[in-house]
Amino acid sequence: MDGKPPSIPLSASTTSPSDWKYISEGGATIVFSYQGSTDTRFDGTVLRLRKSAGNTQHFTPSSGPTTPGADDEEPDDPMIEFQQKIIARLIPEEYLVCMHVIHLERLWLEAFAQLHESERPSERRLADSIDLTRCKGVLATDLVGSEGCVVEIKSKGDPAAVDYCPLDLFSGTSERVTKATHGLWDSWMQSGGAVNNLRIFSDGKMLKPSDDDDVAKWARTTFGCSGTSELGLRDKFTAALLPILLDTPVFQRLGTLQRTLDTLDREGISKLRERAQMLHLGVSTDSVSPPPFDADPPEPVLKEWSSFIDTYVSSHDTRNHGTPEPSDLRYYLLAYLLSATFKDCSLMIRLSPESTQPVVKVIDLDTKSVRKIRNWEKLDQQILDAYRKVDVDARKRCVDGWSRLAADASQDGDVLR
Ligand SMILES: O=P(O)(O)O[C@@H]1[C@@H](OP(=O)(O)O)[C@H](OP(=O)(O)O)[C@H](O)[C@H](OP(=O)(O)O)[C@H]1OP(=O)(O)O
Ligand SMILES: Nc1ncnc2c1ncn2[C@@H]1O[C@H](COP(=O)(O)OP(=O)(O)OP(=O)(O)O)[C@@H](O)[C@H]1O
Repeated sequence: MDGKPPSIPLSASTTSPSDWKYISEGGATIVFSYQGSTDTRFDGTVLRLRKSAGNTQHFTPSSGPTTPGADDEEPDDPMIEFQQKIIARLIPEEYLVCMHVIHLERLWLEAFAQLHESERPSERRLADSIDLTRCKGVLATDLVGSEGCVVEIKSKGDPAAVDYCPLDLFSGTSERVTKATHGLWDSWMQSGGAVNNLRIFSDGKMLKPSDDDDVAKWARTTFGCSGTSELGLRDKFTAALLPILLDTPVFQRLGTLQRTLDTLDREGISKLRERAQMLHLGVSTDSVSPPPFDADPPEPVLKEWSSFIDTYVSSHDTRNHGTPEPSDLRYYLLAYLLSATFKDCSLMIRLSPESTQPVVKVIDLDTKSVRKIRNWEKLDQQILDAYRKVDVDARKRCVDGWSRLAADASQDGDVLR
C-alpha cells in the first residue's frame, strides 16, 4: 500500500470477514490484519474500525444494507486528515503510516463483528464493541504482518509499570534508555503480558511471557539464542532495542514535541483558565483587554489546528512561557492537547537482522478532545493528593533528559530542534 489513495475507495465487502485476523485494540479502535488471498489490493493492510461504548454483541441484525446515501454523508475518519495535514508537519512522513478510507456495509460489518467478537479480551468486550453504525473505516499499512518480530511501545507510563518512566525512554542517554527498556520488560513479564505499554508480536501473533514454546521460538528466530534465562533474554531484548532507541531521530523528535507542547503543563493551563475566567467575570482587571472566556471551549477544527502549527513552528521557542497571557489561553490549550496526543502515541519497531535498517513507525496519533481537560485536571489533583501521602524519600523522580541536554546544548550555542 502506498501513500496515494486508490482512485475508487475500496469496499470491505469484496473480502470475507474471515479473511481478517484480530491483532489488537485500544480505547477507540480495533485492528485486524488481512490474511485473505482473494483480493490482492488488501495485501499488507490492516482494517481499523471505530468502537462504541457498551456491548452490542446481542444486536438485532439490521433488515437490509446501509441506507443509500448514508455513506456519502458520513465524514471520513478525522484521524486520516489530522495525520496528513497536521501531524505530518511535525513528524517526518517516513515514520508515519499510510491511511485511506474504506467503505463498510452494514450487513458485512455485522457478520464481521459477530465472527470476531470472541477473539477480543474479555475486559474490552464488557466495555465496548465495534461501532456498527459506521459506513467508513480506515485501511492502513500492516506493521505487524505475519512474520518477524515487532515491538510496540506505548510511550506513556502505565501505573502497573512501576520501574518505567517515559522520560527515560526519550532521554537519549544509554543508561536511562536501558533502564526504561528493563522497566518495560519487567512489567511485561510480571503482568503476564497484560501491561499496555509493551507488546511483542512474533510472526503476527501477540506473545505472552507464559507461552514458553512461543517465547523460545521468538528468542531463537529474533536473537539466535536458545535456552536463555529470563534475565539473559531481557539483555538480548535491550541490546537489540538500544541502538534503535538512541539513533533513530524520531525518538528525540517525539521527546522534544512532548516537552515543548506541554510547556505550561496541566497546572499551568488550569491557572491560566482561572485567570481568564476572573477577567471575564470582572473579578480581576490585570489585563487591558479581557479575552472571551468559554467554560466549555469548542473542539478545534482542522483549520484552527493548521494555524496553531504555523504559530508553533514560527514562534513557540521565543514566547514568554513564564508569564503567559490569558489571551493566549486557546494557544496553550491546543498545545496541551497535542502534547497529550504525542504522549499517548505508540511506536512500532520491527527488529530486523542486523544488516538491514530497522523500521520504526509512530501510530495512534489521534486528536484529544477538549472535554478531557476537566477529567485530566481532576486526575492530576488525585495524583498530587496521593503523592503527598508518600514519604519524601520514597518518591519516584522522573527527569527529562533531553531538556537537560537541550539546556547544556543551548549554553554551548547549539540548537537541539
Ligand atoms: O487517560 P489515560 O492516561 O488513562 O490514558 C488513556 C489510555 O489508557 P491507559 O492509561 O494508557 O491504559 C487509553 O489506552 P487503552 O484504552 O488502555 O489502550 C487510551 O490511549 C486513551 O486515549 P483515547 O481516549 O483513546 O484517545 C488514553 O487517554 P488520554 O491520553 O486521552 O488521557
Ligand atoms: N498499522 C497497524 N499495523 C499493525 N497493528 C496496528 C496498526 N495500528 C494499530 N495496530 C495495533 O492495534 C492497536 C490499537 O491501535 P491504536 O493504538 O491506534 O488504537 P486506539 O484505540 O486509538 O488506541 P488508544 O486507546 O491507546 O488511544 C495498537 O496498539 C497496535 O497493537
